[in-house]
Amino acid sequence: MTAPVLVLDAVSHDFGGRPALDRLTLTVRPGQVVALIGLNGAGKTTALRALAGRLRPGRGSARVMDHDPVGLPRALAARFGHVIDTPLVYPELTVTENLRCAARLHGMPRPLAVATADAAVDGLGLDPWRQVRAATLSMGNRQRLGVGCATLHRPSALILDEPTSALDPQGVVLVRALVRGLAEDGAGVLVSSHHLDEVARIADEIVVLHAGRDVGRLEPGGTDLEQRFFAMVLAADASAGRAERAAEPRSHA
Ligand SMILES: Nc1ncnc2c1ncn2[C@@H]1O[C@H](COP(=O)(O)OP(=O)(O)OP(=O)(O)O)[C@@H](O)[C@H]1O
Repeated sequence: MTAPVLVLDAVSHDFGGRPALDRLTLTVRPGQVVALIGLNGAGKTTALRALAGRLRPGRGSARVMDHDPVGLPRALAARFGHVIDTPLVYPELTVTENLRCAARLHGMPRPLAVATADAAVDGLGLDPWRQVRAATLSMGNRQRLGVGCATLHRPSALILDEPTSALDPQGVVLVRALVRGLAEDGAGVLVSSHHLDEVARIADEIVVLHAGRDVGRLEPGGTDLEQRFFAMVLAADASAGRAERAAEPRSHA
């Protein structure tokens, strides 16, 4: 079996004493799309930030292509892509300039960067805005641009935090095809989402995160994904409630 490109190993993290992640373990192998789903505040972004090297987890470890994501060597950084929270685009640069800049930052020589940026403009349906400054783009087009900047170098490992949250149906289809195409070329992709229908179409494996914990895996196929998701979340709450009551000191009447 090929080595995973993204690994979280028993990662726990607290913010001011409140647990955001609790012993989360997951792996993403080349060619695999893994989706992280959960309610608001479940810990999805925190998990992705740990993998992108933006947060040093309190316990456990994050690995990208078998390296610590904090201070990833340059050669590996050129094979890694991520969009977390807001897209990392330069507001004063145009769409084309942003894409060229991303291509150069990922190590492409100038002529290749120009051709790759042009192809990304077309591939993401951004042609009408190619000379528009990123600062004035609509939210959905800024999201398309952010996904373009993170993927135009065909990364081997990719992390996308809710990449379709602001997209119209055409954008959703484009991003879905882009992600599946990268995985077919061998990339390992970790994507977070609230949209069960969307993850069912894109993911090979769905990890359900609740209150910072992995509470189970969902098979992407089938029609009752929503029902299975809520059943898992409710079962996790019930089990946490039982554990809490068992830990309470018994009162003496
Ligand atoms: N920088 C921070 N400081 C304090 N608390 C934080 C910080 N970042 C996240 N949290 C808390 O950690 C928990 C997990 O947040 P996180 O953003 O990872 O959830 P999420 O699953 O991505 O949520 P959403 O679906 O709403 O984006 C939440 O309770 C959140 O309030």
